[in-house]
Amino acid sequence: MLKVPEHQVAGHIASDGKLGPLVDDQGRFFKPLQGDSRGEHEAKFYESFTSNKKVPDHIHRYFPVYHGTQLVEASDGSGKLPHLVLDDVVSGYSNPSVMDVKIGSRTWYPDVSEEYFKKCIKKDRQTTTVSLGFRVSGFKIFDHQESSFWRAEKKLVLGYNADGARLALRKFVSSNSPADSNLTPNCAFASEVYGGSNGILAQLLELKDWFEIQTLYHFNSCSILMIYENESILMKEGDDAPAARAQVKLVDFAHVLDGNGVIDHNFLGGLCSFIKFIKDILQSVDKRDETDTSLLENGH
Ligand SMILES: O=P(O)(O)O[C@@H]1[C@@H](OP(=O)(O)O)[C@H](OP(=O)(O)O)[C@H](O)[C@H](OP(=O)(O)O)[C@H]1OP(=O)(O)O
Ligand SMILES: Nc1ncnc2c1ncn2[C@@H]1O[C@H](COP(=O)(O)OP(=O)(O)O)[C@@H](O)[C@H]1O
Repeated sequence: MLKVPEHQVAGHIASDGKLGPLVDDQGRFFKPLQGDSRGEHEAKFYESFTSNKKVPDHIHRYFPVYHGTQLVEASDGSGKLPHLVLDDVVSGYSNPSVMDVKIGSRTWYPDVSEEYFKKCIKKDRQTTTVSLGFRVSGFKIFDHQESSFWRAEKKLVLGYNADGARLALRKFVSSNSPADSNLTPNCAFASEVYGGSNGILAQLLELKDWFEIQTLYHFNSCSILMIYENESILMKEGDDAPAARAQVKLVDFAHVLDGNGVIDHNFLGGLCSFIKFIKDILQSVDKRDETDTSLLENGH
């Protein structure tokens, strides 16, 4: 039995009889092929990418595994429709915190219709896409104090300026109540989630190394999903305990173009800018920890 994904944070959502993705209980994510030939385009990308020997294995792991397309009962009640069958990248988590960040300083690309171009550029200017080279599209955090999920309101997220985006990235890794907008995010999970040899920053840097040389694809309007589990950090005891399991995945390939031997500078630039924001948060946390230690050592 397919159901509406509990942890989807952006994009077209299958609620109120609308067309959107579905999940099964075996860890599969079914994304309906979108109209305007976008769906076919995304399926073609997955087929090309999956079999592309020029893409190194350590890069493949940043993409959901693709299992072809399948006709399944669509969420809008319109009968059986073709869906992309992907690994559900959050299925291994019990209470994942998830953020979708759309990368690039533009979401339009050559040869789109005038109408689509206008729609994209309007949204790119209204959000941080143009100014920062990325925009937060949506996120949810598991609030362990309330034992429930807190979801950022879409309208507010799309209205973030640079400070709003920075605050959201801090909030995403904080343990104090996300619902209270008066609280300064404490970044309690920053070192475990963003930092460390397997953390988000290390994964983003690995992706950046590839984007600095890859000329196979141009990832227009594509998102980085960040996923982690905060409960496991809080319960951690000893080295064998489960860690945050922070993961970066790329999603949404409906607008990917052939790279034609040219660097994807739109994605690469946005990725570098995003990395800088994550680095700054880590630095501010390190500085705070150093100050706390020296205060303790000086008997305060
Ligand atoms: O439909 P909208 O206006 O909500 O726009 C969708 C975007 O929602 P947003 O409001 O930016 O969060 C949506 O963005 P997110 O996935 O939510 O970041 C997509 O850009 C979607 O286009 P596509 O599925 O990638 O082709 C966008 O859909 P299209 O309008 O391009 O079909
Ligand atoms: N393979 C996946 N596994 C789990 N969740 C996913 C997967 N792909 C997408 N999602 C969720 O769905 C959202 C929208 O995905 P996306 O491919 O961008 O759809 P759209 O084309 O409608 O914008 C993402 O923000 C994420 O929360």
